[in-house]
Amino acid sequence: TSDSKENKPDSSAALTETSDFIVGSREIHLISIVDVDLLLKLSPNGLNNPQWRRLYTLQVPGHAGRLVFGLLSGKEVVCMQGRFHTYEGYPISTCAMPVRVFHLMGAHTLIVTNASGGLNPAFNVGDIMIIKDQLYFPGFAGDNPLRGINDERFGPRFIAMSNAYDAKMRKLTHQAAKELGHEKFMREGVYCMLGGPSFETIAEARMLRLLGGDACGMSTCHEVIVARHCGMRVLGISLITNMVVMDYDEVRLANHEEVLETGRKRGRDMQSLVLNTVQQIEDPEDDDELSAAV
Ligand SMILES: O=P(O)(O)O[C@H]1O[C@H](CO)[C@@H](O)[C@H]1O
Ligand code: HPA
Repeated sequence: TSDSKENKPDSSAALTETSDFIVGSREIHLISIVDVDLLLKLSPNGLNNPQWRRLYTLQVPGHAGRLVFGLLSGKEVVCMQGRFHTYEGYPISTCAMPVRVFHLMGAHTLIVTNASGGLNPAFNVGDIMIIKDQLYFPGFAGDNPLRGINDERFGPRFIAMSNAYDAKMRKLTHQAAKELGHEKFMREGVYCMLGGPSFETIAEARMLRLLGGDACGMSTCHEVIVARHCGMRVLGISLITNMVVMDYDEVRLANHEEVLETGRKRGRDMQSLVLNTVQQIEDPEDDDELSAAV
């Protein structure tokens, strides 16, 4: 990114964006800032070839493209600021690849955040939705990050997804929100992932709502599938950055600027929610219930 303020090297800056994902790790003792090139070098897919590396750069405005190591509420974390999307042209398994890298680094918990459009009419712009479940539309067409030969070192061929979003982590997040006085804009619901980059038509949006979706976006679900495959515990938090247009009389149009603007306005609240939640997380080994869920 060209914005020098965005490049400010502290771990809290890593949390002010809406499109980060944050992974708790036990084994990283390093507090430093590196760029996304390190991630690519660590990739098992050989993305460290300089020619490939040029192709694999984050291309979404507002996504900083940084990998940040540090301590969050006293816990060792690695934060990825910005992510790969399929609409940038990458295979879905490549988009989810950083999750496997974090797993190899020793991370046991994935906290994934995103920006989404609200489908549930009870929601408002600026609400924060704890993700309870997902509708992974690329998966219906066979585009699953686990497609292909299964590498048993990461996990089994077939995995359950009925417990994808950890119930205890969701409860912790609600508690953290309550402590912060965030209840009035906290929600829980089902996140739908579409391929993008075009936003939904009105007919598509209505279908998503009919199918039980509360919010929709163009990311996250494939990352969660890969995290569950390798036994990571998952918490998903979605910021409702805009309300999806559901009516033919509506003149308002979906746009990325509104998404970024709401992200800026609610950035601090998202940050404090994640910080408070991380503070309360226990290592899975210390907690029978959590270990069982992994
Ligand atoms: O899901 P994240 O990466 O937060 O970004 C969301 O915002 C962008 C659209 O404005 C899309 O990339 C959508 O998925
Ligand atoms: N639709 C799809 N993706 C999104 C939206 C939306 O309305 N808002 C943020 N990401």
